[in-house]
Amino acid sequence: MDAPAAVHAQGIVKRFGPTLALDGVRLTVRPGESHALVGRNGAGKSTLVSVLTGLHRPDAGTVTFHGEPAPAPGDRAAWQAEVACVYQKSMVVPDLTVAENLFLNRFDQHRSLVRWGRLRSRARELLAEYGVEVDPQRRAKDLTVEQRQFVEIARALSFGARLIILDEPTAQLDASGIQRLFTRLRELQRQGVAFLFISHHLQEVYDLCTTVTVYRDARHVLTAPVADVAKRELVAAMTGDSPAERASRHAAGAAVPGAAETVLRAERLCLDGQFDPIDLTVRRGEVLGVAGATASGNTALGETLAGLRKPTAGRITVRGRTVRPGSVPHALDAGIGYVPEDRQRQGLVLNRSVAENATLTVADQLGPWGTVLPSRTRAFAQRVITSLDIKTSGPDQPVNALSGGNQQKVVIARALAREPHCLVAIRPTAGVDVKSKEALLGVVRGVAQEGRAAVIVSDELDDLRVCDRVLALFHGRVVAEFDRGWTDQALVAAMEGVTEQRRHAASEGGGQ
Ligand SMILES: Nc1ncnc2c1ncn2[C@@H]1O[C@H](COP(=O)(O)OP(=O)(O)OP(=O)(O)O)[C@@H](O)[C@H]1O
Repeated sequence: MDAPAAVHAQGIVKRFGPTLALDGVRLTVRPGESHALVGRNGAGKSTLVSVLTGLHRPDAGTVTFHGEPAPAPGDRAAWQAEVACVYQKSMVVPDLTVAENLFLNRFDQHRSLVRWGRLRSRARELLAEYGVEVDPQRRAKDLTVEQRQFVEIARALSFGARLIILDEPTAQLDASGIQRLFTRLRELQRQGVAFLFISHHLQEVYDLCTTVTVYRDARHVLTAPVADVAKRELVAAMTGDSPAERASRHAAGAAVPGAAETVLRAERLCLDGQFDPIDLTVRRGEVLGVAGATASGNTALGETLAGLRKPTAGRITVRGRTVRPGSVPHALDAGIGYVPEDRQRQGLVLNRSVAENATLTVADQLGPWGTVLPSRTRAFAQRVITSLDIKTSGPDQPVNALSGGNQQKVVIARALAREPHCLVAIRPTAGVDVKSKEALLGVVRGVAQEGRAAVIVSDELDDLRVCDRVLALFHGRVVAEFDRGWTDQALVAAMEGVTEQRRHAASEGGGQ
C-alpha cells in the first residue's frame, strides 16, 4: 500500500466545446490492483482513458505514474513506457506479422537493414516470456480477437508499462476466452502489473476486480472495494436512482392479435463454412433469440437474414413474400430492419448529425416530393432522442461526438424509423450501460408488442432473456431450442457445445 500509485489522477477537467466531459475527477490505481471504472454511457470513461494515455491534454488537473509527473504531451515513447490501452478496436497493423507488430517503431535506429531472423526470435522470446502462444510469423489479421489482445498486452509490457487499461476487452470473446483472459490478467497482477478495467458487464467487475470507481455525468461518485458494494448499490451509483426493485425482464410478452401469423421464415437456409441448413420462423408478437458463441454461425445467420450475406442455398420470406437473397435494399424493402454489430463500419455516418443518422432510412417521409424538411427531420430526431434517452447536446450534434453507447442508440433508432415488420439486431446492447440496456431491450420488446417481430442475435444472456424463444447455435448447427424459463447454465452449456438437445424448455422458473 505504501508503494506509489501506478497512476494517480486528480482534479481532471476536460471540455469539448460546450460539453464538460470530465469535471474534476480523480482515480488512483495501485500496483498489482485490478480496478474497475464503470459508468453510464457518456459518463466520461473513454475521455479519462485518453487523458491517462496522453492522447488528450486535460484542461486542468494532474496525472502521476509511480509518483512521477506524467510525460510531456507528444512524447509517445515516454507514455508507452508508462501505460497502454488495449482497445476493442485493435491498434495492431493487420497486414504485418505478429513479430513486426511487436517491434513496430522499435527497429534499430542506426541499422537500415532489418534482420528478420533476429526479429522473429526476439518476438518468440518476448511472447514466451508473457506466456502468449502465438506464432510470431502469423499476420495480425489472421489472429483471433483473443490472441490479438494477448499480443497487445505483451507489446505494452515489453515497453515497460506496468499499467494496462482494458476497454471492454471481453466484448468479442466467448466464455472460455474470457476465462483465459482473466487467468492471464491475474497472473500478471501477481507480478505487480496494474489494470484499469472498463466494462459494462458488472458481473465481470465482480469476478475480476478488487476496487471499483464510478463516474456519473462527468463526475467522480464512488471508489470502494468491490466486495463492499452490492450490485444494486453499484447500479444506483451509476444511475443516481435509489435502488428500486426492477421488474424481471423474463416476464412473458402480452398476447398479440393474430399472433400465429408468421412474419419471417427461413427455409433450409445455409451459408457454406458458416452454418448448415436451418429452418426458422418468427411470428407476430414474438422475439426470437439466436444464441451462440464466437464462430458459432449466429452472426452470419443474422447477417444473411438482413441481406448482408448471400446464402449458399435456401429461402427467406417476409409475410409470405420471398426476399431476394444477399441484398440489403431488398431486405429493407421487404420489411427487415437491421441493427449491425459493427456500428462504426456499418451503422453510422460518423461526421453527420444525430438527426441525419436517425432519419437516413426514412428520408422519403420527411417532406413532400423528395424534399427533406429540416424541421421535420429535427422533430423526428428529437422524439427518438427522448424515447431512447440519447445523451446529446441536440439533434444537430455529429454522432462522432457521442459516447459509444449513445451511438448504438442512434443505430437502433435508425433501424426502427421505417417501422420494419421484423427487426434483426446483432448484439444490440454491446457497449451499452445497464440502464440504457434495459431501455433498448424494452424497445425491441415493444416492436413485438405492437404486433411486429424481432430477432436478437447475441451471446449476452441479458439480451436473450427478453426473447420468447431461443435457438442455440454451435459450429453452425442449431443444437438446442429453449422456451422462456431457461436457466443460465443450460443456455451457456448449449452455446459452449456441452449439451445437445433439440427442445429444451421449462416454462416455469426464473431463468436467472
Ligand atoms: N471528441 C469529442 N468531441 C465532443 N464531445 C466529446 C468528444 N469525446 C467525448 N465527448 C463527449 O464527452 C462526454 C463523455 O464521453 P465519453 O466517451 O468519455 O463517455 P464514456 O463514459 O466512455 O461512454 P461509453 O460507455 O458510451 O463509451 C460525452 O458527452 C461525449 O459526447
